[in-house]
Amino acid sequence: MYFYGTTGVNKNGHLEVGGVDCLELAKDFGTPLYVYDVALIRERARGFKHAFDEQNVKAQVAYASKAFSTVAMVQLAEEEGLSLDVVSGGELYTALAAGFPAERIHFHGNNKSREELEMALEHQIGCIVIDNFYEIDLLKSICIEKSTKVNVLLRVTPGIEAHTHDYILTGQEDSKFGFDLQNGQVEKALEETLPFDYFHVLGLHCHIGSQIFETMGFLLAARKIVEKMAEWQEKLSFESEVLNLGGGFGIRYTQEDEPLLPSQYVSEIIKEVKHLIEYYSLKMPEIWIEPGRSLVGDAGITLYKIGSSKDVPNVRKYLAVDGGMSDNIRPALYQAKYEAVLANKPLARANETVSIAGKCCESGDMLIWDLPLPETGEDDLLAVFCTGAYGYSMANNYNRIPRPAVVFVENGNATLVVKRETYEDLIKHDLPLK
Ligand SMILES: Cc1ncc(COP(=O)(O)O)c(C=O)c1O
Ligand SMILES: N[C@@H](CCCC[NH3+])C(=O)O
Repeated sequence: MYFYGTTGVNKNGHLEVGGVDCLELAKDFGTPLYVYDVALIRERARGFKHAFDEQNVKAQVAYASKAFSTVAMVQLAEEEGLSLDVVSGGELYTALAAGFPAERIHFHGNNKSREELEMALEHQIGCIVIDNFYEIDLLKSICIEKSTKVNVLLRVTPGIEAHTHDYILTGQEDSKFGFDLQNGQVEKALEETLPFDYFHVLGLHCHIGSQIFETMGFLLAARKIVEKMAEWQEKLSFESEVLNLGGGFGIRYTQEDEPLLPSQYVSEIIKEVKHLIEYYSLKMPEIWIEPGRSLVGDAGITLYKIGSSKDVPNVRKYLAVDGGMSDNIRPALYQAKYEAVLANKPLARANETVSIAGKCCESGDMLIWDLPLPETGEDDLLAVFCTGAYGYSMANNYNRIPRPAVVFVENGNATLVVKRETYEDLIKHDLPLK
């Protein structure tokens, strides 16, 4: 079994993380429970930042908060000197409520509303990543109305297909995101934004997909964009101060996954950009990246209590846990794979392969199809690894199941950072018929 960060087995033979026994966590905070290894998040953040510092490149590492957005997480990102990518009024609100410096917030999204854009302008956030022509017009009208200047990036769709799951491809031509590079949309967008007095066009952005294990996609995207930057410098006198290459750096969910280290992704990207910039005799732009999953994914563990079981003779044995697609929709949505152990006996030898089912009223509510486990009983505690990204953030109340609590662990201390939802919470916005 591969243990991440501070996760290991303590003297009681139990799984521990951040110096805290997982059985204690389950006892104190209940299950299902999202547990985050804070030291590992810090290590990942520093890994990305140091990689830029080492190469003496001006950079911003913006945490893509969609992966896991809560007040405490945003504060941790701030402590680590990250910038922040938000993609909705709700994520922006969370960031501001957490006291995150507005000038380091970047606002994404393919359909930002007038209210969301006004909110961003009112708080003078760092920049808005304009996604489409509709948004150019909308943002112009707001800037005029409020006589406010704003920094913008243009989101470019470079036509790169990263090797990843089909559902999460975003850099290919047929995408709902961004201005297409091939068919002249980016140039048209530059022509519409550069002369507008209230816009400061900082540069260009692209994001080619998620859970990517190779650097080739990033390098190709950089090549395509820098080549155009040279053309636009000549033609439009546009000098891109920022080149944002997005997020998407892969992590290790199972033994089959072989991600690179943050420093490896970053150093290859920098090498390529430096080479291209030199080749086209351009000024080196700041390089921005937006890791989400790779900052928080493997730092998260979900603890579940095992309940019912069902044998389908000669087919499989189902073991059901007290959560499921309501707290982790990724297996149902992307056939995502996870590994898990029994937190109360992580080193016990597996003697059967079981299928971990959730408790939602949906046949597809499965967390792990084939998991080798030792003999299990009712009081066993299942720890599913690598649930830190897009678990809590995509959690839902299907079947009116309350969302789990979230706990941060570090140096032997556990801190509750999101309370468990209650049944009262579930109906708090419901209004009676009369
Ligand atoms: C624009 C943008 N930036 C950053 C991210 C973060 O991606 P990941 O969590 O894979 O690093 C995403 C999500 O895929 C995104 O759409
Ligand atoms: N939510 C997805 C990835 C999409 C990232 C946002 N563009 C996941 O769980 O893998």
